[in-house]
Amino acid sequence: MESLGSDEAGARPVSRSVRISKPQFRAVLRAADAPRTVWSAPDEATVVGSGAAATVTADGPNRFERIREAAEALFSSGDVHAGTEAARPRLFGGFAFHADSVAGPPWEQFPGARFVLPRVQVTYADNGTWLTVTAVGPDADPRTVERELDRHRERLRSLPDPGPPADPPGVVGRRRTTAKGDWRSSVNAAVERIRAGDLEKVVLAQALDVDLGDDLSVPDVLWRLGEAYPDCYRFLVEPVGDDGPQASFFGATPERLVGLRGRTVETDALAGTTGRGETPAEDEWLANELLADEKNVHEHELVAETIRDQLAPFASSVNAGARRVKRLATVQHLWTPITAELATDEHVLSLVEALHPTPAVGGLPPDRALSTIRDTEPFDRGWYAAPVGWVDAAGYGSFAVALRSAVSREDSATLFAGVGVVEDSDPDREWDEVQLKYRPILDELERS
Ligand SMILES: C=C(O[C@@H]1C=C(C(=O)O)C=C[C@H]1O)C(=O)O
Repeated sequence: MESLGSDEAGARPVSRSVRISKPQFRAVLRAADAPRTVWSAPDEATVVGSGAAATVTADGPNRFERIREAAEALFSSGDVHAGTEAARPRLFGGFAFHADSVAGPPWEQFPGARFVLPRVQVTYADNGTWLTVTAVGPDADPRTVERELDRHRERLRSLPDPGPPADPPGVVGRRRTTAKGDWRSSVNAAVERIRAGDLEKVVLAQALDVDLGDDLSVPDVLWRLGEAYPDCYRFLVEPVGDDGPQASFFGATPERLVGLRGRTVETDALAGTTGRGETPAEDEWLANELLADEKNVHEHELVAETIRDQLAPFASSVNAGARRVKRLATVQHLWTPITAELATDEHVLSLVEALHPTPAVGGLPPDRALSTIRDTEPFDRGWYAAPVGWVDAAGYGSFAVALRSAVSREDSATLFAGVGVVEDSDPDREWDEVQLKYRPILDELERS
């Protein structure tokens, strides 16, 4: 099925911004209206969005193109005074992993693609903090927007102090989607197909449902993730649905899918994983072992080569940096930063479509890997491992791969994590790696 839903596409955004004194991130997010948006990336301004001036949605295999068309229509004309580039109106959102996502639990509120132009946006940039108000449709006139800007500026000045962040809610129940025996059989079956030459690599994931002792404070979790994972991409997506409590999809992912500005493209090959050591010396030893490990290097190179090939049709040059290790609080990954110069102007969503899913989260060959994932995983990935990010009026944008993530509702959450399976994969080691990749989110939920 394919559909395009847009309440205001084609209507003209009116947007005004003003520099404000810096309010606390947690206080702003707590006071935000649904749908709330967070985007925070290394070397980018952090954005907290409140409400929606416009929403665009799409389903099906053409969801990337549909969103691109809707974004172009929305941004085709406008009355925008941003004051600074970081405060300009942008659409924030993401996509489902599979073209035919079924949106079963816990993904009922998540269509194939959904982007929001926040009504009120607080932007923490290098040159200060900015408040932006944007309207689209009947109330999109400059006087109304300016009055609203004044009102919100006052409101932000007198936000209540959020106090110390809440303790994690505690995990009182957990259910795995995949029992260990089933996991072993699935990984062994994938390894056999790889040995038979039917597949090169497939990324298999698990989901973990947890019951929480208390309602989850999403603002506190996102703030803490920022402290623990400063080099990661933090995101929060909250579609407004009619069916039951508000769902929140959030995470802190180390993996950039694509950044586009002008004709310069930046992306990452990130695949191949080991743990953290107890001491700096042990960390170094683990990192060196990872860099020398044939299985992990093979798994990684499949990703780096594919990304280079996927970018080649668009690019006048593609450059891969040296393979290195990205060290995070809970794991270490093999990492190759890749840059490209485009031969012609492109919209970031064309690159998102070309790159998703990279073999870091899908596999090779892509079609066979995707059908293996569909046939093997007893749950829908929903938006897990799919692109999340933003796009602006120029068609520039920044997208990450939604890993180290969970979808929560009040006092429950579902976590997702996966691993690349190649010829030498051992099911028990891959199982352990999945558990390690739950840690960033689980650490925010469990009481120590
Ligand atoms: C699939 C995940 O991570 C991906 C798989 C990796 C691997 O197999 O080594 C490493 C980083 C990510 O590209 C996840 O975190 O869920």
